[in-house]
Amino acid sequence: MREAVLESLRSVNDPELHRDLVSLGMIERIDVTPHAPSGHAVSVKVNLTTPACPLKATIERDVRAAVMTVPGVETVNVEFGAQVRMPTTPPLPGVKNVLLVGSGKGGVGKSSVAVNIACALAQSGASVGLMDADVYGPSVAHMLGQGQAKLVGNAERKMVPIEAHGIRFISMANLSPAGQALVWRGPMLHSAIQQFLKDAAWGNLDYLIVDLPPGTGDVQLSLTQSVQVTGAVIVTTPQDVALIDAARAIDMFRKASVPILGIIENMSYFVAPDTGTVYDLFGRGGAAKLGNHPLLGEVPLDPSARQDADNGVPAVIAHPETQAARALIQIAENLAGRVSVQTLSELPMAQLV
Ligand SMILES: Nc1ncnc2c1ncn2[C@@H]1O[C@H](COP(=O)(O)OP(=O)(O)OP(=O)(O)O)[C@@H](O)[C@H]1O
Repeated sequence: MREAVLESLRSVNDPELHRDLVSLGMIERIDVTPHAPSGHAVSVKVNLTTPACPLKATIERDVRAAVMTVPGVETVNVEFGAQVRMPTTPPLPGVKNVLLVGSGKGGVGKSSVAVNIACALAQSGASVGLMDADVYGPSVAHMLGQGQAKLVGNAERKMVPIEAHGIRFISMANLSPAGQALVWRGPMLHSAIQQFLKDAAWGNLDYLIVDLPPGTGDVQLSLTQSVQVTGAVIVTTPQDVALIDAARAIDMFRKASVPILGIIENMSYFVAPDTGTVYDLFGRGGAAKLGNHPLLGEVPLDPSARQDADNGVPAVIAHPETQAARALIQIAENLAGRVSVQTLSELPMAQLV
């Protein structure tokens, strides 16, 4: 019976990875117990490639349907676990995936998106780090309510990331006195980035999210040259002036051989709270003009999301029911799905099972 169930699961494909769950090594356990009067109760544990899997419900439905086709099966119970896969060589010891969040222009909401995605992934059960590489305008610490915290070293003289809202983060804001400008040249920036990446006690992470400065400068170059990143996401607003710069950022990543995992359109639209009327303030849907890259989602302009950021509690935690927060949670799931696709497409078959 167990073999027949396993065989039936070979017909169930992961909808994003387009491969069957068995050959992807996603079936962790099959239990078969007698079920009165004459059949069997089957319990299947599926190990997803990310706890933030956006297609869990589809997989559950398909597994249930496939196992029910096996003669003698009366009930099916589907359990889920998750283990984020690692590329052939981890980018940093203990870190499975480094994800860059970039933008062409400043002020498009890149840091807010990075912070909210990080917290949403952590809430799904993943271990998440956030590195604020936006050295000229570090806002991550403030958005996480840790603007006054100070980074300290451990016994091995490594920086200890600060914990907040379920994630670990490091920001220049927690090193330099508030309000002071950083006047650094390329080589100094490079060494700061190296320290944040390699001289920090990140521990074990499924995802290390890096909030880049806007544009296409030294920090981006330094990062793509010093660590094997899984991919980058680009945050843009819908208007042409932002899209032109976003296209430049995409081109930079292409030249550095960094895969684009998707585009996030922020401030896509505004829903009037009194009437519910939707206003496309900056012309919605511009991100689709950026070529053949997946659109991970559209986040509305929402004053409460701005307020949450200023209060130091990201919208996905403070007000998860708002449209903006729901969009950000969905984006985090879509991104986690893209990361799985990217990682698994590079792994040799033998490492999957
Ligand atoms: N969807 C949104 N709705 C309302 N306010 C938003 C939204 N996204 C971002 N903001 C607000 O816009 C401001 C700029 O956002 P943020 O700092 O994230 O942008 P950025 O692109 O990282 O900027 P910079 O490039 O200067 O670092 C912040 O006050 C933030 O709270």
